[in-house]
Amino acid sequence: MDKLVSIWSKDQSLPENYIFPPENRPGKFVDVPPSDTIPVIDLSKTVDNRTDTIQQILQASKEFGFFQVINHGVSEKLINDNMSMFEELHGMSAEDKASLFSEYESKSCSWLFSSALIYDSEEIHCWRDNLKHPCYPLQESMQHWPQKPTRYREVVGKYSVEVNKLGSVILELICEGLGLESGYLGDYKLSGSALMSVNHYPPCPDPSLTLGLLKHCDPNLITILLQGDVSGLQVFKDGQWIAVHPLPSAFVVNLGLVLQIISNDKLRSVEHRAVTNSKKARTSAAIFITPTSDSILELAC
Ligand SMILES: O=C(O)CCC(=O)C(=O)O
Ligand SMILES: [Fe+2]
Repeated sequence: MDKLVSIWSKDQSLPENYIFPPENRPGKFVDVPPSDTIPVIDLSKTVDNRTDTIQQILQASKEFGFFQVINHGVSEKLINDNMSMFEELHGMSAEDKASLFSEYESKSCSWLFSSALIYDSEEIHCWRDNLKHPCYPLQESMQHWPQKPTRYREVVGKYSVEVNKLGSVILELICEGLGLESGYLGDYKLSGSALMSVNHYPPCPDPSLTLGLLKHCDPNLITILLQGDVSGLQVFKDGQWIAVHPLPSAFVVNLGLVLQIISNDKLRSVEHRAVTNSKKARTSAAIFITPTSDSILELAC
């Protein structure tokens, strides 16, 4: 249980095995002001002007590999209920979290509650706890989800359906923008599975020395992230880190390496990381839309 940061971190100084080497530390860049340069795309305008929405998505995908979507059709209530559920999950008692943790350790389930997949082999750990489980196809996935908090399956089940639908809509728009036949990206193999990843970054005694998540590109097709109202996501653009401004009820969308590869580098998968802060816990939830493991990737355009 000493692997779950939330269990022991309160009122502690930063342990040495959470201090990153100088080249990986955020240092003074932990506090870059939130940027409004990452495009915000209003999906309700797709109805009247599909071509314009497609252009905006493609432009953002080429320039930043990131954009935010608003008026996307997922209700504010469902989003708020889910954020509360994710916070409740990570806020459970040490005892309840210990039972989730050891269920995974016994390898009897298809989900994972931990700080990292490779905790035992990494020298320095990230300042986060994380729950991961498949969330598409729903029926096959849900029966293996944690049973605590009690309404987790019901609430997160509805959310997974809606967000995976939104993912298909965005993939269809990208598909059209790339001149691919309809359904190319949304076909059952390329977007045939999805993984829910719920991050929790407890308040950190020294955010300049550590990270919630190291810089990385997502290896999937596309990611749809709910980042709540606490800033922490940073994107690497033109040699600098820029913070993605939290917008209420928006989703942050970023392109994974699969899209960069099949679009022959027309679209970009861009490095990003999560920084921590000393005052507030931050919770974020990503849905990674992922090809099934037997997909064969090829240049599509
Ligand atoms: O917590 C965040 O904002 C970033 C999450 C992320 O990049 C990921 O889970 O791949
Ligand atoms: Fe990511």
